[in-house]
Amino acid sequence: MESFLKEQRGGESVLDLSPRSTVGGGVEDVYGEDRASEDQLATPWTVSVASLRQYDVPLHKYMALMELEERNERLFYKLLINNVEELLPIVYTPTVGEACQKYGSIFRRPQGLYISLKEKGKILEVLRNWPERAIQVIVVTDGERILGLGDLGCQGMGIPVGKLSLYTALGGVRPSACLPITIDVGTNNEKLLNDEFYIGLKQKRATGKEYYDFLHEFMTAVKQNYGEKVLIQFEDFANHNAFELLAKYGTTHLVFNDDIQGTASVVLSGLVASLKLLGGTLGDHTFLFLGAGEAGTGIAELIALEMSKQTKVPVEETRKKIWLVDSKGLIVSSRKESLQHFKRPWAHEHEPIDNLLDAVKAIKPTALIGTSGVGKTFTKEKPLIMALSNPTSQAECTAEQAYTWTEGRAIFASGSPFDPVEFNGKCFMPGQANNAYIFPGLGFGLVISGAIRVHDDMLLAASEALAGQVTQEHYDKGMIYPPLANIRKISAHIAANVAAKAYELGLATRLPRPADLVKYAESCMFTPNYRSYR
Ligand SMILES: NC(=O)C1=CN([C@@H]2O[C@H](COP(=O)(O)OP(=O)(O)OC[C@H]3O[C@@H](n4cnc5c(N)ncnc54)[C@H](OP(=O)(O)O)[C@@H]3O)[C@@H](O)[C@H]2O)C=CC1
Ligand SMILES: CC(=O)C(=O)O
Ligand SMILES: [Mg+2]
Repeated sequence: MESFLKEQRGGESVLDLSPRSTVGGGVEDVYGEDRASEDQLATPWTVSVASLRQYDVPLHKYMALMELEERNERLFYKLLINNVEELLPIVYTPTVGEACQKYGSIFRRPQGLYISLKEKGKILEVLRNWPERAIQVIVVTDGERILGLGDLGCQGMGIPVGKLSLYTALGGVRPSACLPITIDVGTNNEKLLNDEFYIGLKQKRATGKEYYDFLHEFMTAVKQNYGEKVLIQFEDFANHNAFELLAKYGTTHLVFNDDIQGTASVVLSGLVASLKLLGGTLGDHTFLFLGAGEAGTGIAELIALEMSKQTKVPVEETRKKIWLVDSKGLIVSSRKESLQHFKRPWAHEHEPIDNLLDAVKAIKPTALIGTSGVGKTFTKEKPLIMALSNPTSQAECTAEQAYTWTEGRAIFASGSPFDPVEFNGKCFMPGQANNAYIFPGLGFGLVISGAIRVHDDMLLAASEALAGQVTQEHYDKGMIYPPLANIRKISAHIAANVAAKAYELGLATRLPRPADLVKYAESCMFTPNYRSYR
C-alpha cells in the first residue's frame, strides 16, 4: 500500500509524455532550474495541452488530467501553471463539481486519505499509513456541503484533491507536503446510499457526540503526527458543524475555514478594488446578501470588521450596513430567538420580509451578493453584483444577465468563471470571486512563517495584498481582480503580507524574519521545472 500511494503522489512515470523522460531519469535528476526554452516545439507540456484539447467534454479533460497527475506529477503541475486560466475550470469549479457527483463511476484509485468511522480509535495509525511524513497542508472535508451541490459524502474527495492541487500550482506548496483527507461519517444522500458504485460508508451521517468525538480524535491525531505547524483547512462542511469546529480548534490548532474565511477575504478584496471604480468608501455602501450561511455571514463579518477599522466605529454599528436574506426571508430582530447563532449578529430592526425582491425594495442595497447555493435567483439590477455560488449551475445570475439588465453599468464577479460578455459593442470582463485567489497564498504565508495560529488580521492582510495586485490597466477594463494568469506572483504577495502579519502578531516561529518576504516567498515556491541536458 505504501509504495502504491507513494507512486500515486510523487512518482515519475514510464508513460511520461516527455521526450526527455523516456531515458529513465529518477526524480532528482530532472528537478531543478529550468534551462529549456519554453517556446521550443513539442515540449512535454505543449504536447500534453494539445492532447487535452482533443477532449470536448470537460469531465473527460478532468479524468485525463487526474490520470496525468498520477503518472507524472511534475508534468501535471507544469501544465496547470502554464495554462492556469484554461485548466482551472477543469481541476476546480465547475468541472470538479460534476466529478464529485460522478466520483463513484469515474473512480480509478484513491487520491487522498479516507478516514471512516470504522477507524475510530485508530486514526493516528491511519495517518501513519500515508507515505509522506513532512506534511505542511491538509485540506479536510466530511462531504456534507460540496459546493452548492449538497451532501455528496465520500465523493466530496474531489474537493480536497482539487484544492490541494491549487495549493501547489497557484501557491507553491510542494505536492508531497499536501494531504487531502475525507472524513467518512456516512451520508444522508439517499441516491448515494442506493448507488452500487458509492465508495463510502452506506449509513446515515453520525451526528452529535459521536461526530464530535470522532472529529476530536482526528484533530488530536493530526497534531500528534505532524506537530502544531501543520495547516488544516476545513472545506465544505455543512454550516451546523463548520462554525463550531472553527471556534473549537481555532485556539488550539493552525486552522481556517476556507468557505467562511477564505471567501470573506477574496470578496472583501473585490469590494475594496471596486471602490476605485465606484468611488466612496465601504461605509458608503449598503450590502444585501442572498444566503446567510458560511460564505454569507463570513463575508459580512469581514466587511464589518474592515469598515470598523477604517471608521473607528464599533463593529456592532458597522454590521448595521449589512443585511442578509436566508431561506425564510430577511434576517430581522423578531426572528432572533429562532436563528442559528451565526445569524444573530445580523438580526437588525426591521419588519419581516419573506423574499429577496421585497428585501431589495426595502433595503435599497448598493451591492448584492449571492451566497445561497441556489441558481438563477437574482432578477434585479444593482451597481455591484456578486453571484458567488458554485458550480456555474448554482450561480445566482450569469454574467450576461448582470451586464444586460444594467445596460453595462454593473460591476460583476462570480464564484465560477464566465466568459467575457459583449454588450453594445463593449467587452466586459467578469471577475472570478473565488477563494482560490486567497487560500494558496494565505496557506503558503502561514507555512513559510511557521505560523501557529490564524488570526482575522491575516485574512485582512491577504485581502489587502490581493487588491494591491489590481493595476490601473485592470481598472480601465472594469476588472476588480487581477488576471489568474499572474496567480503565482499574486500568491507570493499574499503570502508575504500574511507572513508579515504573523510576525507582527508574534505568531510566527520561523526566525529570524526574512527581510524581504516577497522574495523569500518566491524563493520557497515549488516549481515543476525540467532540466535541459543540452
Ligand atoms: N465563490 C466562492 O469562493 C465560494 C462560494 N461558495 C458557494 O456559496 C454557496 C453557499 O455556501 P455556504 O454559505 O457554505 O452554504 P450554507 O449552506 O452555509 O448557506 C446557504 C445559505 O443560503 C440560504 N438559502 C438556501 N436557499 C435559499 C433560497 N432559496 N433563498 C434564500 N436563501 C437561501 C440558506 O438559508 P437557511 O439558512 O435558511 O437554510 C443559507 O443561509 C455554495 O454554492 C458555495 O459553492 C462558498 C464558498 C466560497
Ligand atoms: C469555492 C468554494 O470553496 C466553494 O464553493 O465551496
Ligand atoms: Mg468550499
